This record gives sequence, structure tokens and C-alpha cells, in this order.
Amino acid sequence: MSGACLHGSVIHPLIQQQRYHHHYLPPQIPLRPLCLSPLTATILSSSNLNFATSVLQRHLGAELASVDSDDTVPPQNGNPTIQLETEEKLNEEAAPPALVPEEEKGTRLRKKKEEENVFDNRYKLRNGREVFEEKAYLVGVERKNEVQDFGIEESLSELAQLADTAGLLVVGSTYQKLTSPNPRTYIGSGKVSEIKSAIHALDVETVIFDDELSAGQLRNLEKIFGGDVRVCDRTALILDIFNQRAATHEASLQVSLAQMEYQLPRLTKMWTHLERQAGGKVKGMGEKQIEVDKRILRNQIGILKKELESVRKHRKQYRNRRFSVPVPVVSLVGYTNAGKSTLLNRLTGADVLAEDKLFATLDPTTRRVQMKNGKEFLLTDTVGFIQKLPTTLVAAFRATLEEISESSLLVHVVDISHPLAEQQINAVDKVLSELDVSSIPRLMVWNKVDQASDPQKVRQEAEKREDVVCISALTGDGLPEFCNAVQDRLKDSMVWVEALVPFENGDLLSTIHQVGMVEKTEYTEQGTYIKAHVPLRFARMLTPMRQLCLSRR
Ligand SMILES: Nc1nc2c(ncn2[C@@H]2O[C@H](COP(=O)(O)OP(=O)(O)OP(=O)(O)O)[C@@H](O)[C@H]2O)c(=O)[nH]1
Ligand SMILES: [Mg+2]
Repeated sequence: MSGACLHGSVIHPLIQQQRYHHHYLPPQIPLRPLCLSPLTATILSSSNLNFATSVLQRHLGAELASVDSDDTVPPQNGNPTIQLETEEKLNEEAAPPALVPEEEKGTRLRKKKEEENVFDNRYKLRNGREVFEEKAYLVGVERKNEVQDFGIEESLSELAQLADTAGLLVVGSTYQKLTSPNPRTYIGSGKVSEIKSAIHALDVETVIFDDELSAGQLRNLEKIFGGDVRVCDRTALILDIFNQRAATHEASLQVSLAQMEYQLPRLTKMWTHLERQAGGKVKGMGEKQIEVDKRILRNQIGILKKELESVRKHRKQYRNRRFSVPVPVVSLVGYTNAGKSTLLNRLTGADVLAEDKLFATLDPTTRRVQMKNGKEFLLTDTVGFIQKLPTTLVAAFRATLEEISESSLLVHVVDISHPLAEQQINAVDKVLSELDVSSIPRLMVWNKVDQASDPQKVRQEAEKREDVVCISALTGDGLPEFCNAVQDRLKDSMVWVEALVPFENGDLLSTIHQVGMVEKTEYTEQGTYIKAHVPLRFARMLTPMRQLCLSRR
């Protein structure tokens, strides 16, 4: 199967066994006439059951797609699974029953039962969904003559974490030092043979490369590894996690779009499949079909983009409404697993999922932070970043990340206890530079100080630096200092005013107290005299009163 997806990990073994029939991930989008070819449409997971069922029924015909009532594979978690009756299965059923001695039948049954038990044990609950724990083998390449922030072993260990988050069981890994990747197989032929042996020895089902592979490389490697071994890359793995995690309509749309854009240049497996089926005679047919599929996918991408545009408009309107009360917006950004959601939860009592997994958050969540001094700001939690984050993914999430570009302050949350904290900071800076947010003031927060090997030393180091606050979102340590630092930074983005506010403008005065930084209040006969830092729009509203104030002097 094509390296474009790992979705097989979320469906039952009957479908697993037909893996080479799956070509790309099912878009997690509402029902619309997606006319993928029958072979292409055979990707199913319980999460998009309706979508998949309808696609299958429409394109395979109702007799080929049915909700599974097969008692050998019980529905998982109450979610019905879909069983595909592929050509092989239909042929199998058509064949006359062979005569098998009773004893042999018993042994076969026992063996089947044992196999089923092994399969059963490999169903795991990940991201709130049941997944089939495939055995994965990781492969990386260290480029000679190139200085990388993340060493190869560190990058592979992060890849293992990603694989674990996706619900795979990592059984081994390897890497190779290369001057430049092999255009056919990415790695050298010796390494390919070594991996092939490992595949057999360890029963590997998926080989994951730490770097993005071309369609040709994916195809060649799958051919060499043979059987049902699938090959995929880091991007496909991240997309698979995003697919599992997407909880809202907008996130689903964005993930679908990113998946389709990733799959478009990689639509090759169908061709291979048809070729394999008919000994190359229908090669032309396969090629034609791939063109049809590409066209369908392109149309689908267009529809998705339009739909995202409308969601984006809606979000903008919502943001504009929110801005009618101009509470400053502070966005939390940072490497995945740094503790952004934990910080938001801690400060606002929100209930955002925070867990020791990568990419726990996909959707931005905004909550109001009320400080002890009565001041307020809005805090937005965003999707985490990671090294080697493909530009297509950053682009796909641009709509969500627009929240970041419209904030008054970016708080960069760092897991300071992580051995690669510095490299993670660089990776985040790199993504931020792609988002064009360089003009927004930033504050750096060193989180998880409680977990650092020498918390005291970390605190001392932070004190030396002006732009860093040390906290523990988990224990609450340093949070008052964090809020003060946020206020100080926000002040920098405001306008300094001295104004005389007439008593009849009492509402305005209280809003200024709420959103601005008032340094002096004095009650006079003409009104309230204030000295404050206020957001620009308030400075403009206060203009006539500022003149009043000047004439008072
Ligand atoms: N020891 C310790 N653990 C923390 C702290 N802050 C967060 N964590 C843990 O770190 C893990 C990740 O936290 P999240 O808040 O989900 O991280 P995130 O940055 O939102 O991650 P993504 O949503 O994946 O980008 C969780 O297991 C938290 O409990 C901290 O200050 N100290
Ligand atoms: Mg989070």
C-alpha cells in the first residue's frame, strides 16, 4: 500500500489483510460526491464511517459495502466496522469446498483462534479511538556535511514518539550516514537489504522514514520490501495523528486538505496494483484510472479550500465581534508537548486536553484570564510545532494559526526540562518565521521547571535574561510572575495617555481600567483625570478628552 497513509492501523484485521487495496486516507469531511475509483475508495475507519459507507455504496455498489455483522470480528467500542468483500473473498466463496479431515480442521480452527487472540491483543485505545497496533520499523538518514539541529538519534526517538502517539508498536530502528540520498530508494542498497532482513525477523508491517520521500522512492521501497509491508514517511505519520485527533469541523477540513495535497503527487499504488493483477496488460487502464483519481482529488481539494474559506470568514466575524471589547489577545505557541494546554487550563480553569502525547491540541481555544488586580487578557492555545514540519502542513493550518497573527503578544512556551530544549526553540522560531509574525512582541516561558534536573540553576539562568519567565504549569509555580510579565509586555504595545474623562463617560473609564494599565486616577470637578497605557483604539476614543486634559494644565 502506498506510503501516503497509516490508516490501516485503525481498522480491523480483515481489512488489514487486504491492505494493498487502500490507497489514501479517507477525507474526514461531510458527505459529498467523492467519486474515487472502487479500489481507491476502500479506506475505512470508524471515525468516518458514514462518509466511507456512502462512498463505498455509491461506487462499489451496495452489495460490496456493508456494515459488518461478522461475528469473527466484533464491532469495536460499539462502533460498527465495515467489511469489504474484495474480489479475492468473493472468489474464495465461489470455490467448491475442499474435503478436510476432522483432525486437521480442529488444528486449523485452534490456529485461527490463536491468531485472532494475537490480533485482539493488538487493539489499543489511542486518542480516544481503537487502533490496531501495527509493528513499525524506523529509518533515518544523517546527512554528512550538513549540520542539523536535531541529531539523527534524537530525531528518530521523536519519530518513535510520533509512532507511539499514532498507535504503532516500534520494534526497531536504523539509520545511515549519507552525503546525498539515493534518488531511487532514499537509502543505499545495502541498507535496504538490512531493513528487508529486519522486516522478516521482526514481523514488521510498516516501515517509517524520518524524512519526506518522493512518490517514486515510496513505490520502489514497497516493491523491494514486498508482501504487505507498507512504507511511509514522517509527514504521513503526522497527518495520521492529525487525522485521529481532529475533533472539530475546521480541523477535519484542514487535515483532509493537507492529506489530499500530500497524496496527490503520490497516487501511484493503484497503477501498480492493476499491473500486478493483470500481468501488466492493463497498464494503460491503471494509468487512466490514476489520472481520473487525480482529477477527482484536485476537484475535492478545490471544494475543501472553498469550504475552509467560508469557515475562515465565519471565524473572522467571530473574532471581530470579540474585538468589540478589546481585551488583548495573548497566544501560546511552542513545540508540541511543551505544556501550552496545561498552562491555559491552569490559568483559566479550562478543560483543554493536555497529555503526554504529541499533537494533543489541533484547534485553537481561547479563554479569558482574570488577574488578581482585575486586569484581563484573552489566552489562546494553538497547535504545537515540530521539527521537519512540512510547509504544506503549516499552510493547511494557516487559517487556525491566523489567531496567532492577530494577537498582541506571543508567549513561546518551552519545555526547559527537555534535553533538546534549545533545538526545539529554534524549530519553533523557524515555523514562526514562515507565519510572518515577526512584528508581534514575544515573551519566552521556560515551563516544567519542576522537572528540570537542577531547577535552581534554571531559575538563575532565566533571571539573567530579560525576556524569560520560569514557571511550572503543573504545580502553578511562577504563574503570578508570568501574568505580570504578560502585562508588562502588553503595556509596551499600548499608547500612553493622560486624559480627563467626564463623569458621564463612566463606562469608558471602567473599560479602561479593565483593559488598560492605569497608573494614576484623580477625581476633579470636571471629571476623572487618568494617566494610563491603553490600547490604540481607546487612545483614539480618548482624543477629545486628552485635549481637555491639556487645556486643564
Ligand atoms: N512536570 C511537568 N509536566 C508538565 C508541565 N506542564 C505540562 N506538563 C505535562 O506535559 C505534557 C504535555 O502537556 P500539554 O499541555 O498537553 O502540552 P501542549 O504544549 O499543549 O502539547 P500539544 O497540544 O501537543 O502541542 C502533559 O503530560 C502535562 O501534564 C509542568 O510544568 N511540569
Ligand atoms: Mg495542547
